[in-house]
Amino acid sequence: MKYISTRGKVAPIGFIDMFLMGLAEDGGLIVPERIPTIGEQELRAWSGLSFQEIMMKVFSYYTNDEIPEADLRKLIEDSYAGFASSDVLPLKRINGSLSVMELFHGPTFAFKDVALQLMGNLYAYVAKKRNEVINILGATSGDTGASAISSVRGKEGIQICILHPNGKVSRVQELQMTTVQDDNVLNLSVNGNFDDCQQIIKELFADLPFKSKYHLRAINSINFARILAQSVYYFYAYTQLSEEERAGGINVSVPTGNFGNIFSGYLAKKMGVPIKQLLLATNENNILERFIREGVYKPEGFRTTHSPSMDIQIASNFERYLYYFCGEDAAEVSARMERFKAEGQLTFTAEETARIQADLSAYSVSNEECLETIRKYEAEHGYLLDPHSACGVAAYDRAGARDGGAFVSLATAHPAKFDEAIRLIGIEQKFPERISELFDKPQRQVVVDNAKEEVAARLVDFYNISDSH
Ligand SMILES: Cc1ncc(COP(=O)(O)O)c(C=O)c1O
Ligand SMILES: N[C@@H](CCOP(=O)(O)O)C(=O)O
Repeated sequence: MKYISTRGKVAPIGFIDMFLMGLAEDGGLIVPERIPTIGEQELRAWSGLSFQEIMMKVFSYYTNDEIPEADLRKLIEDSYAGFASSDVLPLKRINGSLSVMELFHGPTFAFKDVALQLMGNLYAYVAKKRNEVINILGATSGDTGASAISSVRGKEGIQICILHPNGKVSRVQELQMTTVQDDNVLNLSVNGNFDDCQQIIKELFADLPFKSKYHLRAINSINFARILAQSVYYFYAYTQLSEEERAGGINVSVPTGNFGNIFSGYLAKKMGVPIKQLLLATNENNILERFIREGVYKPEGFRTTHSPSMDIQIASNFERYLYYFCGEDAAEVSARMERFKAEGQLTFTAEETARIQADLSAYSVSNEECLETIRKYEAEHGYLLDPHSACGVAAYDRAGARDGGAFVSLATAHPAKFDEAIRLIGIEQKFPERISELFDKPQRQVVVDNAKEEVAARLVDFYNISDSH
């Protein structure tokens, strides 16, 4: 398997080079040269396998034996050994048609741990095997940062710098990132929003001499390895359902912001998971919903919501979807992305919009509906949703297909991470100990302006100081 760019100007590369490149060097996103398909019979045989075994199988289609089987197995086993649930991602039955797949039993209580625990271990592996310098640079609206830091803190040969929007992440998210005292971690708190943070890191990755000099590596979903690891929970969800429930295909509701969570599902479907409805759930930052419903991709005013991790306007993985939508025509993708840059929006014809709607459906959840959904599911089912997972369940309630087949809604975070919202409906929750203990710890972070130059200067200091250790 080789990897190429959605813009067509990166010579095909192997798995580890793809992992290290992160953002494609021509400004596009990396995709596999062809998506392998897994036949129905093989998929059926995966029923009853553990999440780790399914991950092993999916990855074997992509790694080209660049990682020997025994090493890959150990990386995967180590990555999920610390998850609080023995089945890693438990599936909870809520009612006759709805199940919730809990993706938040990793060390930082968010679904990001599913991919990032593995990526942290993979970076440590590559650092050692290939003697590569690993300087991770990432942007977060709260969860990716905490998860990525947790996956590499204190690891030899790796340094990590995370940009988060100052004052726009939850208290627990901020503490998870900034109470880490390891010297290989730098938290920059940017006076701006998540889109600003993401824009800065993308510009730094696009500065190829800077990227190469400082060995910048990506952990965000711009890195195809993230997407691939996330695709595995769609396979797992399918195998966890009974024959009867999954007959004719399953439906999945996916809280998404950067289009990473749902694009992973789109990839899983292309690989062969029988998914009928892939339902995209957003909050009031509803650019993706407008894209699917109206055929207009246009960022509008940024809004602060109860699900701050999805307060995103410019969705990274939109370009990966566009690539497949355009029949893998890199020239067409480049032209459309250039148009987007120049005009600040992309419009699709009615015929194109119908094609988009055949792939994805969408629902955007207002702040009020989000809280109401949390209240309702707690009262009626004794199940406490976090505000992001509540967007997924609200979308199922309002726009989920009811034509048979099981519905799985992805629960992407533990409610304790977003107590600000939970308190608004008068629910007092008990925090897991690993969260309560954060409140007594000292914090370390540097507040910076929303300026690429200032971030670059901080990075140079950080990487140089740590180099001399
Ligand atoms: C808790 C939570 N749910 C859902 C999402 C959406 O994921 P993505 O942006 O990768 O699609 C995020 C991050 O954006 C998140 O942190
Ligand atoms: N919600 C994310 C935003 C970044 O998305 P990513 O999937 O590209 O890492 C976060 O919590 O940081």
